[in-house]
Amino acid sequence: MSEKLIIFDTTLRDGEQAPGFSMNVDEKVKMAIQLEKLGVDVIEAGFPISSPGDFEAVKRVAETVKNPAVAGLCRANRKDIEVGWEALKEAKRPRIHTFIATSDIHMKYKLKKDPDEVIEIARDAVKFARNLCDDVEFSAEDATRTNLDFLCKIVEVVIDAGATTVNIPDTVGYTVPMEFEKIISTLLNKVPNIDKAIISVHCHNDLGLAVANSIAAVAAGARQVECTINGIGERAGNASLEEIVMALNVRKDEFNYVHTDINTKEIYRTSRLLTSITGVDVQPNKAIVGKNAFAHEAGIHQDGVLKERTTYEIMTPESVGFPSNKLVLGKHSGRHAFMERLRSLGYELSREQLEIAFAKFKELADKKKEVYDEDLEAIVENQMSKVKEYYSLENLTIVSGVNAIPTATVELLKDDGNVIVDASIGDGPVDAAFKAIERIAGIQGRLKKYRINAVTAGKDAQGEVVVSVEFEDSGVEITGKGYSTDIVVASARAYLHALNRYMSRKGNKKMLSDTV
Ligand SMILES: CC(=O)SCCNC(=O)CCNC(=O)[C@H](O)C(C)(C)COP(=O)(O)OP(=O)(O)OC[C@H]1O[C@@H](n2cnc3c(N)ncnc32)[C@H](O)[C@@H]1OP(=O)(O)O
Ligand SMILES: CC(C)C(=O)C(=O)O
Repeated sequence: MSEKLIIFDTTLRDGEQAPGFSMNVDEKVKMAIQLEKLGVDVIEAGFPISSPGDFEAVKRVAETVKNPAVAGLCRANRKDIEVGWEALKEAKRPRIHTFIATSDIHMKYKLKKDPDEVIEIARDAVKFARNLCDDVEFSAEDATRTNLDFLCKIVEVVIDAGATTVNIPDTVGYTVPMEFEKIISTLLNKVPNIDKAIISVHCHNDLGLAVANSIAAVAAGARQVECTINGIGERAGNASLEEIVMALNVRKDEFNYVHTDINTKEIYRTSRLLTSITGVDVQPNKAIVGKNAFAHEAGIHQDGVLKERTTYEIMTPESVGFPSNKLVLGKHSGRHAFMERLRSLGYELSREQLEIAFAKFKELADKKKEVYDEDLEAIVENQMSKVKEYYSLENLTIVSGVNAIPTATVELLKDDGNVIVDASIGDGPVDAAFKAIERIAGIQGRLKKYRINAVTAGKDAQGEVVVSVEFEDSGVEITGKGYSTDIVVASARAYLHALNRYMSRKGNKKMLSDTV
């Protein structure tokens, strides 16, 4: 039969202990409301004695949420516990969480107490807490570096004193899955009153093993895991809630003996709320919630996903509330994904057009990290509105800067196959480029309008330049468009586009008058 695995979220306590992650009262309340929607069982809202703000935050969270238990952390002393209870007592389901370190290093150097004293402090704290509250959790800080017999002893004592949950923290992220599984099994097998409490684990990620260790503990019989959204927390962070929950979910075949009540569809929203509050984004490759968690750029993967999603996706983005999977077009993409994206943008290209557009796309992808839809539109539109290319841009070199005379050297390929080079100075690099083009073509133009847009986002955005030029005092303004990640190149292309259109028109007129 499947047993409930209690999800204890400590984003608002251990999570905010990391530099740059502290939250004010309103932010904690906002997060707590979302954590309730996510379906966590316990929200550890703070450490009430640590500051008046944290006291207030725990109190407000306690008064606000209805379903989850609300916990507050307290050292193993009466003052901390009294203050903690003051903050928690209005909660529908209050939990006092008290702790003391049990490893030799911590007892000797930090607490300066011998093991027997620590046992008595723990016993007294739990008894005192239990007189105030029915739900008391005890944590043996640095449990994974604690002598195992001593750990068994203190666990027995605190359960006897009334602890309803006993937490076994891997405080410094030191343990490994096989060892942690043994620690939990030993406690379950050796502590005589262990059936009177729930065994919990709280893993840190110093060796990147927090999630693996938590899951190993679940396999051994732990029935509460402490974790945080996005894995935030002290140093390298805590075990990430979304990773634990989705590992158990995706691998139900392996974990059919436990279930959680997490509404996985709220995971992404919760993660985003946290990053918007703290201002700290998750890394793009973060499992489950990172920007790339459901993105595919490699052509072979994209082809696979287009044919059958499960070839490269073990869960759907929708299952965690992620907007959708994404075939990111970049230099590793292939024709299948390229064609599919063009189709979704409403373009149906012939095979020949597709090959040309694909070549242009690869050229652009070599320069840009990601090719956006607007880039594709630019490529296709450029190609579709094709006019005869009397001149095309082969090379453009610009000299400009402070105290430099803007100079452009332009190399144009003529439709007869000749390459012509000329240079010009100008008021700026764009003007110099236009003048050099005019010198080569032998056609004067007057720039009437010039507009530049970033058609895509980011520092590597493609620029779209639109020009309107009157050539040879014809009284007609001809527009031209050019695209490039370099705005001077985009400008030169736009100017050439307008020039070619003008020459096409002139040629057509000539042909017409010749035939009349
Ligand atoms: C593994 C963890 O994540 S534990 C939680 C860690 N989180 C925090 O520390 C954040 C909140 N902390 C704070 O705001 C402050 O540290 C306070 C308010 C709790 C205490 O501040 P101060 O009284 O100035 O003490 P300070 O933090 O400098 O030192 C801690 C004291 O608590 C003692 N102590 C540490 N843990 C415990 C414990 N679990 N039970 C009892 N005493 C403890 C230390 O031995 C030290 O005592 P000493 O002053 O007799 O040497
Ligand atoms: C107080 C306990 C649970 C803790 O945060 C730790 O040991 O890391």
